[in-house]
Amino acid sequence: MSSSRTGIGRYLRLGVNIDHVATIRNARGGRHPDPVRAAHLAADAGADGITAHLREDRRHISDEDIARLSVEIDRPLNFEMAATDEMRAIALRHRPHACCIVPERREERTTEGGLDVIGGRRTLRPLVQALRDAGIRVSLFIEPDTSQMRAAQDIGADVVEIHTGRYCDLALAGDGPGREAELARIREAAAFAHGLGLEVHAGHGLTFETVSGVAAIPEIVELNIGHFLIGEAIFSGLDSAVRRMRALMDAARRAQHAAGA
Ligand SMILES: CC(=O)[C@@H](O)[C@H](O)COP(=O)(O)O
Ligand SMILES: NCC(=O)COP(=O)(O)O
Repeated sequence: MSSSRTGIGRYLRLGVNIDHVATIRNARGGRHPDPVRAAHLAADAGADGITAHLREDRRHISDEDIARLSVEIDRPLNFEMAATDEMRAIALRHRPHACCIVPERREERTTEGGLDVIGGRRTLRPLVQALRDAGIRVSLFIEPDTSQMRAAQDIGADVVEIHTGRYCDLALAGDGPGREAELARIREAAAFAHGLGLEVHAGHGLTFETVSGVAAIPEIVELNIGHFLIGEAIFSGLDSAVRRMRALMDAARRAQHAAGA
């Protein structure tokens, strides 16, 4: 990924998370639909990167998926993982472009909150260092919380990915004031993280309806979006869903740039 795409500016990268292609595949235990084929389609439709979350319980993405994605796609792979020795070994074996460290609870349906960097500092610091020493960019998936941002910088992370789940849930619930308050929190956290020298990403739960508010935040340089896109793909195809999301992101960024000009 060129460095010109890491600073504040017009371009906002789209990482497509293909976890839930594997969810459908695993429903029958076969090899169709193939997440790697989805990654190629997403890249052809405008995805700048591919995100895949190898969960400890392997409920969707498998070890074989990660191995294939590591060699078969021509886009940066963002490997989402829990902070465990097993995942550290897998990351060091495949050396993806980036690792995004996310919290995991076996019984959760999806990621429920951000990583507690402050509480997990002792475990996270050596993991971050080991991944960075292997040439892997390290991202921490955290709430829009300035104290967590500061802790992320302190332990040497390159990137923070702001959890947009609460914002999306509030939007889904029709809580306009709550949604706007959370978006303001995300906006402030992004500016704060950028001020610390961290690269700022965002993701979780984003849809066609909620993406523009986050895409308009100039300090955010990458959005990771998956579940909604795979759902939309059932109705309109993955190519169309990715192209529409890309267009909404670009329109929001153009409007923000024009307003800030
Ligand atoms: C960290 C995050 O928000 C997602 O990328 C994560 O992959 C969600 O977990 P599932 O994909 O299992 O829903
Ligand atoms: N880190 C967020 C991600 O990769 C995709 O999250 P979602 O769009 O599947 O909720």
